[in-house]
Amino acid sequence: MLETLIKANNLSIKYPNTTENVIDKTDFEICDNEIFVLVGPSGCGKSTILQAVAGFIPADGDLSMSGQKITEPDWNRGVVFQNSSLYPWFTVEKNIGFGLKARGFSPEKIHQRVDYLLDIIGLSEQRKSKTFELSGGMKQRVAIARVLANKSELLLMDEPFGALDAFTRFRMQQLILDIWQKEKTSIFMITHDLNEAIRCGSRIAVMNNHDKKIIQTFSNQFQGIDVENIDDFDIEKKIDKFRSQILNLINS
Ligand SMILES: Nc1ncnc2c1ncn2[C@@H]1O[C@H](COP(=O)(O)OP(=O)(O)OP(=O)(O)O)[C@@H](O)[C@H]1O
Repeated sequence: MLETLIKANNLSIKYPNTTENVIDKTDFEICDNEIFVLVGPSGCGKSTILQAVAGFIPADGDLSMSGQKITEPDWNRGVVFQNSSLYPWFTVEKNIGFGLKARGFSPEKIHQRVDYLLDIIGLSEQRKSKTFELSGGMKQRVAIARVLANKSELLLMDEPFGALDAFTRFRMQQLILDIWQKEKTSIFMITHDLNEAIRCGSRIAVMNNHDKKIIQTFSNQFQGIDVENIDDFDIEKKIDKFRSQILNLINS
């Protein structure tokens, strides 16, 4: 049984300029060392939940990480957005090591960690490039490494591959699965793409357009499978069924 890392109980969220709750009394848990994927229609409140977990916006109800109430952003929860802004005038390696430098780590420690991460994201050769010289997929890899550099316990990713082409997106999904296994990190990821959810998620949580909460969470037996290229007819049928089940809930 995995341990609970994030626990949300009766969580409600309102923005200063909204009269009604955007999220209304939702409950969920994110376990240690899982990839928890949240799917749902546009505008249902996925990013709002992620931002509350990050500590960017306040929420009513209970929201805690390892038993400690979340009240503000923390190094322990690293965030990657769809278009994460890097420091364009810094090199790749400086971008990755920036947070560690700010936290006062020694140059040797920073070098060691940056080397390791450059290798994981496959950008060792580009370490001296400025980030404006990189492709979109490379930039997202740097953004992920920059967050990983901090050894955050939880990686929060809001549509991290939404702006990438299908091929790059596919490779990035594999990268996330590899990182997840190597770094033993926990991940909370939002995606619009059900195939991505099924490929990456340990569990998949679903929202619809009107309940303002997570309505169901599924364990996912297909994690790691390239769901778009299956040569086993039985598995393909099972995945189709699973996908339809999720889609019906999203549209419910
Ligand atoms: N800063 C804000 N102030 C007021 N309302 C907001 C703010 N951010 C989001 N909202 C509203 O909250 C609701 C949920 O938005 P949110 O961005 O969380 O949805 P989402 O499911 O992540 O959407 P998408 O998939 O399109 O990114 C929407 O009605 C949105 O208009």
